[in-house]
Amino acid sequence: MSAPTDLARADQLGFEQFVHSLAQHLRHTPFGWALVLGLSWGQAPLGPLLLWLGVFALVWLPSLWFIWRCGKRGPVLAQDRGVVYAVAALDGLGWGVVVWVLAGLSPVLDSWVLALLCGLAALSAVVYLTQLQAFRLYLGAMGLGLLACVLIRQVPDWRLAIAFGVFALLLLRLLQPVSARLEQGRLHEIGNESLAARLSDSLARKEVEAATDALTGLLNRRSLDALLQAGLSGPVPRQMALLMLDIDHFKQINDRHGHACGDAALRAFADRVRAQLRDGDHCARYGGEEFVVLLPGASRERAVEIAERLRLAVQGQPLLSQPLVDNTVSIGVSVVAPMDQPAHLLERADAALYRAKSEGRNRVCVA
Ligand SMILES: Nc1nc2c(ncn2[C@@H]2O[C@H](COP(=O)(O)OP(=O)(O)OP(=O)(O)O)[C@@H](O)[C@H]2O)c(=O)[nH]1
Repeated sequence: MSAPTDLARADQLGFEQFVHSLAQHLRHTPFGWALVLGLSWGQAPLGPLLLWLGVFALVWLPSLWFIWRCGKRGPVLAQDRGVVYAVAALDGLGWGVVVWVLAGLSPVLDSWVLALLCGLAALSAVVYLTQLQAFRLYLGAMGLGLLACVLIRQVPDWRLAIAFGVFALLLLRLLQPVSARLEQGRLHEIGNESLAARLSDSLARKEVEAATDALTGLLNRRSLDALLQAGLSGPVPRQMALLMLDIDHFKQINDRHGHACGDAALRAFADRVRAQLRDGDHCARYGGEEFVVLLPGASRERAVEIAERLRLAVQGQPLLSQPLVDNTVSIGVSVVAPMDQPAHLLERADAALYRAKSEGRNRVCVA
C-alpha cells in the first residue's frame, strides 16, 4: 500500500513525462500535415484543405508554445492539468475535422481518412500512456469531428465511423493495463528513492555518531586515532603538534555538585577549547576529563603558544557560573619526531602533562 504522498508524487511524475512527450508529439504535427497534403493532393479541393491547415496551425502554435513553456518551467499537475488536457482535446479535434475536408470525395479517400485517424491514434498512444484521461479526450475530440460529419453530411459511411469507434475503444482497453503497470513502476521508483534517501540519511547520522563523543560533540578517540594514523602514515611524517589537556581537580566538581554538573562542565570546557581553535585543527575527547588537540603544521613554539592561549581561556572565566565551577587546565605538548607512531606522540604528551600536574597544575609543559 503506497502512502498518499507517494501516490501524489507518482501522479506528478507521470504528468511531467506526459507534458514532455506531448511537446515532442506537437513538434511533429507539421509532418502529419505534410502527409495529408501529399496524399490528398489532386484528389481534394485545395481551398478547404488550406483553410483546415490554417485554422489548425492557429490553434497548434499557441498550444505548442504553452506546452513548451510548461515543460521548461516544470509542469505542475494541480495547476496545469486543465490547459494541458484542453491542448490534447484541441489537437484531437484538429485531426478529427480533416474528415470534413476529405470525406465523401471517393471511397478510397474515405478509407484513407479512417486509416489516417486510426494510425494517428495508435501513434499517439505512446504519448498518452501516463495520462489515459487526456487520451480519452483526444480520441473523443477526434471521433467528434468524424461523427459530426457522418451525422450532418452523411459521409463517410457509418461503418467507417463505427470502425474508428471500435478501434479507439480497443486501443484504450489495451493501454489500460500497460498504463497501470507504468504507474506501479513509478510508485516503486519513488519508494526506492525515498528508501535510499532515508538509508543515506541514517548512514550519515550513524557515521557522525561513530566519530563523535556523545557528551561534548567533539571527535572521539577512534577519530583521533584515525587522524593521527593518517598524519603519520606518509614516508615523511607531516609537521604536527599534539596537546593533551586535563582539567585540574575535576573530581571535586563531581564530588561537590554531582555528576550532571560535571557533565555540564565538560561540555563548557569543550566549547571553550573549540572556540580557540582554527579550522583544520582538531579537538577530541580522549577519555574522562582528558582532551587532545591536534595542530597540523604547527611547530613546537606555535604549539606552546596555542596551549598557553587555551590555558588562559580556561583560567580567565569560570566554566560554569551556576554553581560556580572555576577549574584550571594542565597541558602537555609534544611535536612529531622522525619515525613517530601515534602512540609515541601520545605518550610524550602524556608524560609532559604528568609533569605539568606534578609541578603544580595550571601550566603548559613540553615533552
Ligand atoms: N561528570 C563526569 N565525570 C567524569 C566523566 N569522565 C570521568 N569523570 C570523572 O573525572 C574524574 C577524574 O578524576 P581524577 O582522575 O582523580 O583527576 P582530577 O580530579 O581531575 O585531578 P587531577 O587530574 O590530578 O587534577 C573522576 O571523578 C571521574 O569520575 C564524565 O563523562 N562525566
